[in-house]
This record gives sequence, structure tokens and C-alpha cells, in this order.
Amino acid sequence: MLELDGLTKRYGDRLALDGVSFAVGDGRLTGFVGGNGAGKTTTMRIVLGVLAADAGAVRLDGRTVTATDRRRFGYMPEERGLYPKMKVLEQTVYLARLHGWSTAAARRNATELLERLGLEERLDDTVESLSLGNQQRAQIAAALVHRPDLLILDEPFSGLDPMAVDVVQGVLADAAAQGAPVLFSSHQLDVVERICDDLVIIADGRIAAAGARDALREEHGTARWELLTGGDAGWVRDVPGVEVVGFDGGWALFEPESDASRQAVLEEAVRRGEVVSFTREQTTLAQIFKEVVQ
Ligand SMILES: Nc1ncnc2c1ncn2[C@@H]1O[C@H](COP(=O)(O)OP(=O)(O)OP(=O)(O)O)[C@@H](O)[C@H]1O
Repeated sequence: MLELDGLTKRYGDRLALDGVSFAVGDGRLTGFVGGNGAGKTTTMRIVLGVLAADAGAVRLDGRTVTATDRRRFGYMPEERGLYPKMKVLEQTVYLARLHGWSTAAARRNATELLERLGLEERLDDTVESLSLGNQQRAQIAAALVHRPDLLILDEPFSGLDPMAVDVVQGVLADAAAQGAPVLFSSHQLDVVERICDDLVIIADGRIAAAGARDALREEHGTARWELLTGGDAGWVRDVPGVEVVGFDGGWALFEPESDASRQAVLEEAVRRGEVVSFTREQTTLAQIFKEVVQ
């Protein structure tokens, strides 16, 4: 488990991180979200050791992270760092070799990963000749080719089409399934919401919320319910103890004042005919984000 404990960082007068603490569990895909300038990149750079914190600690499995531990980390930086004129496969193999892999094993890993990421026809092309989305895939291969024990990725999904998002998600989920803690930042809340196990929300250098995605959804959930029927759902307004907050034909969004009034809506819907669905309103990450960041 990776633990960040009370990280503080100043750039001159600007307090970029103010006591940032959270954990990234083994095998957990952890989404790191926050507005522009909230402190995500600064936090990741401190974990990687490319930036020193003014205070606080980074621990791996209970002890302070060392340079040797960091050699086993995989990092995809915000400023993409591949050599533009080097060929995709050659470069990926080279990076694995730097981490001590034999040429044959590095080549095997690199080829397998690049193929998985959909770059099998671009192996001998230079990085600069690739589209931005394909450069992004190559960058992800570069972060993963040495089979790291832990992954830190700054915006791995930016610029990817929906198919590529799914492929990259699969690659990261596999790394997590091997037991690696995976921390990735993203502004694409819908993507984060779909794929992460855990969530960390940062605002102005402070952690605004952190925990399992489903627990956060539950914690920030509304008390609203949605009914979808085959007919007109206007009658819901007349059910005692129910406030209708949204209505459109057969659909009604309502807030019951008790379990009994909620149940009364369902019973009446069943009595009247076809119930298509009856569910508690799902809280989105965007809603949680707005709530905790304000
Ligand atoms: N080298 C630097 N010198 C001065 N201030 C900096 C430096 N790097 C970052 N900052 C400031 O620190 C704060 C946090 O920046 P950081 O890049 O960590 O945010 P972020 O969450 O990654 O933002 P974004 O989503 O826009 O990439 C911002 O106010 C930023 O302007």
C-alpha cells in the first residue's frame, strides 16, 4: 500500500499542497481528481521523488519510500517524455533495458504491450509520426513495460477515443489485478467514475474526499427515487408524503418523506400497470465533486 501522509508543498508564496494524506491500496485503481491547479501533478511528482515535499512522508507498505523502491514504479508524467525521433518499439525496449531487463525479455514485453495497446502496425514508426492518441498509447507502454510494482499516471486518458479508453482501462486493470497500487489523475469524471475502485478528490491543495467509489456514492447519495412507467406518471404528485422534483411523461423523480411513502408510490404504480423501473437516483461523480469542492 502506498501512503501519503501530510504532504505540504510551497512554491514561493503559493501553498500548493496543504497536508495531503491518502492511501492507494494494493490492486486498487484509484482515480485522482481535482480542478486545474488543485495539486495533482505536484502530489504525483512528490511520490515519484522528482520533487521534494516541504513536510510529510510517502510510505510504501509502512516504510519510507526509497530510491530503490522508486525504480520499481511506473510513471507517466504530465509532460510526455518520449524521444520524438526514436522508433516506438526500439524506444519501449530501451526503457525496459534501463530497468534491467534482458534484450529478449524487454522485446517480448514491449511487443506484447504495444500490440495490446493497438500499436502493432506502428512498431517501426517514429513517435513524432504518430497521432496524438497513438503517442499517448506509446507513453502508456513506456510507463508499464518494466512491469512496475506501482503505477502513477498523470492524465493517461486525455486525448484518447472511447475504444482506446477501454483498452487502456484493461491494461491498468490488469496491472492492478497483479497487486499493483494504481493512481491516475483525470479530468474526465465519467471515465474515472466508470473504472476506478477508489477515489481521491483534491481541491486547493487539500483532500476534499477520499474512499471507495461506492461508499462515497452512498455517503453523498440523495434520498431521491426514480420511477419509469409505461403510462403517465402525473399521479405521483398526489401520493401523500411525496415531493415530485422532476417529471416527464412516464418518468418521475421524487423525494419520499419515509420508506412507507416510497412504497406507496411503487404499489400504486404496480396497481396502475406497467412499471419499467423503480430505482434510487444514482449519484454521479460530477455531483459528488461539486458538493465537496464548493
Ligand atoms: N513550478 C512551479 N512554480 C510555481 N507554482 C507552481 C509550479 N508548479 C505548480 N505550481 C502551482 O501549484 C499549484 C498546483 O499545481 P499542479 O500542477 O500540481 O495542479 P494540477 O492539479 O496538476 O493541475 P492541472 O489539472 O491543471 O494539471 C497551482 O497553483 C500551480 O500554479
